Amino acid sequence: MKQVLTIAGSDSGGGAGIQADLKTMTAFGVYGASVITAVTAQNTLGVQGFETVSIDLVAKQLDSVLSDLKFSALKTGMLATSEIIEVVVDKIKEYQVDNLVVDPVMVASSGDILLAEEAITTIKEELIPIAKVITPNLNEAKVLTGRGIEEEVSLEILASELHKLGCEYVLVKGGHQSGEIARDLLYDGVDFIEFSAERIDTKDTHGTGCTLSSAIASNLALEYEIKEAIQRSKKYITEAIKAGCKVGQGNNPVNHFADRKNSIGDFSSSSLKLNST
Ligand SMILES: Nc1ncnc2c1ncn2[C@@H]1O[C@H](COP(=O)(O)OP(=O)(O)OP(=O)(O)O)[C@@H](O)[C@H]1O
Ligand SMILES: Cc1ncc(CO)c(N)n1
Repeated sequence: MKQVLTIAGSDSGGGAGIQADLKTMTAFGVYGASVITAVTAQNTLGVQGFETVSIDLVAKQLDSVLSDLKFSALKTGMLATSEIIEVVVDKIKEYQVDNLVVDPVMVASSGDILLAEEAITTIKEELIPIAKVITPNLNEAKVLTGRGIEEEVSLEILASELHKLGCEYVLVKGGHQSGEIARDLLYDGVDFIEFSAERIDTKDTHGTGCTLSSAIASNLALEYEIKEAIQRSKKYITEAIKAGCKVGQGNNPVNHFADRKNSIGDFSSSSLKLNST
């Protein structure tokens, strides 16, 4: 079984972060392991608080999994501080893991800040250059290119400027744009490739970014080339948003059972032989 690692924060509400990542990996049939960088107290209404995990314990988690399991891909999500980014970069280099998907998480969908401001430079200078693909949303792409959030700029310009930071591919997500189409743009340094799907009219998009980046990492691990990996992930996220998961009172998460017949799978008695005593 292919193995994929997520290095990210925990979302107690289960909709984003590590929890979304592991659910997505399971849905794609890969084995998911996790290194937790921060623990958030979070639900569908927002982030009520968070604490980062000590650098020592982040390093220990990385050594534990990287020295034992064999990862075909990994993704990073919430990294919170420069110090955490630095230890993550060191360990990825030390253990030479390929297929790094960087989701440069800065702010939760609720608007709560998840990354220290000074860490933006560390992401740009140390993490992005070792990434196969980075997956910023519109605002993250603007921040990473030194722009203000209000500035009008095309996905094309953002993608080409970000590519200069040294990653192999840039996928700028247009989820937060308006219009009938949810359009994401991939740039490889030469060509732009569009991934478009119908925009679903919903506020329940908690965890969309985490889910998309984990789906891409899973599909890279399954040896799909980048365009196919993104195409499959875009289909997954679109269906997962459409199906939704009405679990809380705020912005609800996506549904990882979207393409299953029912939400508990086939555990009917006819498919199981039970020994009664
Ligand atoms: N309402 C929507 N309908 C269809 N697709 C959407 C919608 N909102 C987001 N997407 C898609 O979901 C994926 C994630 O994009 P988005 O821009 O929401 O990421 P994000 O802001 O990083 O997510 P998060 O809110 O988890 O931080 C993209 O493929 C985007 O096009
Ligand atoms: C832990 C965590 N990571 C990422 C996001 C971005 O959606 C979030 N809300 N929470």
